[in-house]
Amino acid sequence: MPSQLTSRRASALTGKVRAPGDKSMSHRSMILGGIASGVTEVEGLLEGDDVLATARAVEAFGAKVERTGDGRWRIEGAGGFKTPASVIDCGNAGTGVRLLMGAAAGYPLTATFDGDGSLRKRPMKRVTGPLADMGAAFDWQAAEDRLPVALTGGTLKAIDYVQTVASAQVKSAILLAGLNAEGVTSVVEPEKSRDHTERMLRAFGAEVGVEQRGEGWKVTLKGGQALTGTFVAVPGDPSSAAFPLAAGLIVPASEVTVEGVMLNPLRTGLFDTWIEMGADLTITNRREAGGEEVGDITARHSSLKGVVVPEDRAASMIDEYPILAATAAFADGVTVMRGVGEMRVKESDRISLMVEGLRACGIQVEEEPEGFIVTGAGQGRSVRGGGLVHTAHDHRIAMSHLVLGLAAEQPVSVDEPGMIATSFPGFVEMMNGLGGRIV
Ligand SMILES: O=C(O)C1=C[C@@H](OP(=O)(O)O)[C@@H](O)[C@H](O)C1
Ligand SMILES: C=C(OP(=O)(O)O)C(=O)O
Repeated sequence: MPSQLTSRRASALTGKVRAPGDKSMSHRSMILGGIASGVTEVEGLLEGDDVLATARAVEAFGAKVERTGDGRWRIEGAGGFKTPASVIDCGNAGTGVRLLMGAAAGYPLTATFDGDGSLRKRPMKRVTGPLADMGAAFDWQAAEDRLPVALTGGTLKAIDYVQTVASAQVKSAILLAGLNAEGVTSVVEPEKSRDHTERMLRAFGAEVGVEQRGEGWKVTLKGGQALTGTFVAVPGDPSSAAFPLAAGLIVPASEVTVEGVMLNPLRTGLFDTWIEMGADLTITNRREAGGEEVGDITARHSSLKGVVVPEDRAASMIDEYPILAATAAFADGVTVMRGVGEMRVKESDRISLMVEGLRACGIQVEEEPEGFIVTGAGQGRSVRGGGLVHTAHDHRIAMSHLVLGLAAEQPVSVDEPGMIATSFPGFVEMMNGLGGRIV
């Protein structure tokens, strides 16, 4: 990968592509396969750097992990995790490290978790706090709340945990620890976050309860349940599909179809928002695959209008606000994105980097503590582009601006494009195969 990538105005993007495997489900298939007894076969695994780091971690914890074909992996679970021989390096992956800490906490082991420069800046107490309440011990190696951290796991007791912000990573870490805790573990969320852990735990033979609790939701899991290896078919990642679909919406005369996209309603907030903006987005061939609804999504060039995104939709599209903001730059009127303070603790401070990057491309953006507002250029008016965008090692900041550049007047460049491989290794080839101009 070169040290910069530049995208140039394209005439039209057309064609059919297949979304890469879902990142959330890929991490979970490795982790559950690793702690289960017996063999887990995975098909459609995302072979991105984040998931490969999780695969190496699961191996270090004692499972046998083998790549048997394109996206096909075989995991021979050890029926639990053992003390690894070296530091568990989770690379850039928040999902990887937080779920692995939860999974490891209930076994008698010690392990040190670390990650790259971006992951070392992200808060970990949101997970280590409840895990410590369950009985695990954490020793911060450099600074409190930050990696690297040493975990000592062992006998845990169940907790009832109430989240103030809906986070699937926190919920998942607590549930995975709850597998080896005495009693019934519960997690209450103010809004439902993605439920892949709950669904996959059931596929591995565990019982998980879900009930509405006032405004929110309560997930319960009884400790002492064993997992049995199974077959996991990973559907296409809606968060990745968003990029070619966005290009289809903003590049004149385009028609792009992404096949096999997971349509779990806890992941499709972006598509609902685009439809409210007037996007010509159609879903066909709805079917079931791997325990999830999937479909083929077609995006045609559209006249978009600005909208106010409902704040309670945030959990279902938290990783999609950067690409939503890029498409909002072409809409008529303002798009208001609020209640998204969590964006500031992802691979980068995504609010501040999107504001900086869009401004560098001539777009009017207002920053708020927990949100941002994009004023679109409007129909018949062009977006200038022309910026060199600083991505701070963030794949979604890079991809969002490269898509924007395909429809802007002047080329848009991004630094550190190598990070795109964390979630979407074939991004540049896919976009150029559709008619994009990214080099
Ligand atoms: O559980 C998961 O797979 C994920 C949950 C989300 O994070 P939070 O739980 O921190 O919201 C999301 O941003 C991340 O990309 C993947
Ligand atoms: C936030 C993301 O991932 P993670 O938290 O796993 O690093 C993402 O992929 O946008």
